[in-house]
Amino acid sequence: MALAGRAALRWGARLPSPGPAAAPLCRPAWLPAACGRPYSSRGKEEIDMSTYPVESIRNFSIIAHVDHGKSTLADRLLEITGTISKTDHNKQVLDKLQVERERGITVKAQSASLFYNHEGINYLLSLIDTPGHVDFSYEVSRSLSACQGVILVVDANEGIQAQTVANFYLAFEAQLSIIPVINKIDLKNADPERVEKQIEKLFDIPTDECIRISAKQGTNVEKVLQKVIEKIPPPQCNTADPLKALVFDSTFDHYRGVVANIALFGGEIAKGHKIVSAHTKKRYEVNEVGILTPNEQPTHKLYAGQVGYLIAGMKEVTEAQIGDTLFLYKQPVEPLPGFKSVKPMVFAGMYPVDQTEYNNLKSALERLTLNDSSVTVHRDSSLALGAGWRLGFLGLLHMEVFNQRLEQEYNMSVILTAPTVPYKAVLSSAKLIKEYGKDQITIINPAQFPDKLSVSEYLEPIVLGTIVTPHEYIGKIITLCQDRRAVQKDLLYIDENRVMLKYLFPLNEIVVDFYDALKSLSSGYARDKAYAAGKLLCEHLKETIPRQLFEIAIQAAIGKKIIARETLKPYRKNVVAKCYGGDITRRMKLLRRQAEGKRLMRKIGNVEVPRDAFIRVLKRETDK
Ligand SMILES: Nc1nc2c(ncn2[C@@H]2O[C@H](COP(=O)(O)OP(=O)(O)OP(=O)(O)O)[C@@H](O)[C@H]2O)c(=O)[nH]1
Repeated sequence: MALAGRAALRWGARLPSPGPAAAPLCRPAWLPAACGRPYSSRGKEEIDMSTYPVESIRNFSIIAHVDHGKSTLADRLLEITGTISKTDHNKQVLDKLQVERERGITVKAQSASLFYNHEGINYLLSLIDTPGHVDFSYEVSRSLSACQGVILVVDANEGIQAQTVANFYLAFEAQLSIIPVINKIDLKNADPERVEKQIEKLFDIPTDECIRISAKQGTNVEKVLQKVIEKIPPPQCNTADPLKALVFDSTFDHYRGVVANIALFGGEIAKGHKIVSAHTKKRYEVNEVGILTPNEQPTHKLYAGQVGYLIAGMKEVTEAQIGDTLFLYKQPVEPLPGFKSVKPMVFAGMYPVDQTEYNNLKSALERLTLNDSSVTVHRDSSLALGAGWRLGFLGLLHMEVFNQRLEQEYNMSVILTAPTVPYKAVLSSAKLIKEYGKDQITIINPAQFPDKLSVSEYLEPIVLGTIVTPHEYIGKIITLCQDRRAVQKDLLYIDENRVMLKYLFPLNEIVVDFYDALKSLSSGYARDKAYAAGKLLCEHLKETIPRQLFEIAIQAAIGKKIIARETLKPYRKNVVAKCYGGDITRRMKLLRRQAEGKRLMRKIGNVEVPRDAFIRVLKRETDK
């Protein structure tokens, strides 16, 4: 069973018709093909990229639901093409980040150039392995802008899942060629026939177009490569045109600055070229260009239709906008449409554990947000936690992964506050309307909620979610969705025992723990739940916050009204342990002094809240 949320946020009360998931604004227009460089095989030292004309180029992404085997298929493709040597240790080679290896998921799209000889012709294949989890679907849509086709992988046992549908539509709307591949046919419970029928029913792709493979064992993987060459068209562009390069991704290297992943929609680029960013109008000199095999391999030049990387001395995070167009100095071109900016769905406060680390954390945040530009950052401060930021993420997993990367890649220790969703308030107070200069404001910080009396209406974000489930669970799932105030939009049998449900969900109802609840099919909880939820939160925080030397009051409040309270008892040092028998006044004095000490400590004491306590608390683990 799986859930996928549409990335497009909508606001309660007024619901426009469903829009596409976070997709590029539109496909960059390709220029007419005209290239005639001769073919040649791959050189041993430096690869001469001029020997790969557009006709010999295929740019494609691998897309799928979580865990259906994208990265494993990428491993086999890298091996077959000799990009990496064949060993038993090649496991998700393109998942390079520590967080990806530890969690076994792809977080960041990764590209690699493969060289493949088919029927005597040398082809240059640019492959992009994409993440499967819905929180990272903006990575998929960006990757697709550099491609003309996709391999859509579906697990032969699980069949079509929610993210299969979402990713299919991303590729379909971008008018890309789609090669359906049914993976894991080696599994005992594999039923490729059933999955082929699902693909035909939902995507209108004839069953005989599906390729049955085992990425793990390598079965039929070569057929996939042949299909890529036959079915995916080469890019349509021209090296004789002026340079037009799309920055579709970028990473930050501590030593060399920004490394931008680029797709050339025209012209050529080489070391020493003077280039201009269409976004910032700043000028740079190119230090290095190259391809990823899958590590950076410098080349003399890159040509129209090719996908590679570029280093040009960009040092500031703001200089390498994803979606930017680069052109040659004094040869301006019409910029490519770029990408729709992604809207964060979940907000949380982030503070350094130690305020003296503020500047270090600031610079770590700047660098990490360059690698992950979907995170929004606003300065914020809290009485209890000091100066910090309010960060916007695309989902809870995204938030956890970002936090883990800060820790692992930048050695930062942070406090993350409870995740919340944005709200809008339609103001009724003339004074506030004047103050804000508008009658509707977006609130990303619960502490900034305007007074109820100054607001005529609150709007909450609504998302369109897709659930794919075996039919025996439908009843329970419908109950769960209703309990979360969801409105059913569609119910479709994708085969005799699998159902696809579509619901409009208030984001707040699903953002933290819906997926867990869906998996365990617990029936949720009552409607008016503020008091119960407040009590539960306090109880849970009491369990997660370590006891201190002084008493701590844990309170849940709505505005100024306290609705629940728990007391965390202090550790008590036995100050009278050394008074053997005797003098009562001496004992009383020691106890009085201890009480006074604790009173003072309560005033100045810092409570260390474990970083993940909020998330654990909000997952409402106790109500299962
Ligand atoms: N039996 C079997 N297992 C496979 C096959 N392909 C992949 N797997 C396993 O499925 C799991 C997920 O594979 P990945 O390649 O990481 O899947 P993914 O789609 O890249 O995952 P995300 O990037 O997190 O969405 C791993 O444990 C693989 O070993 C296959 O053909 N047969």
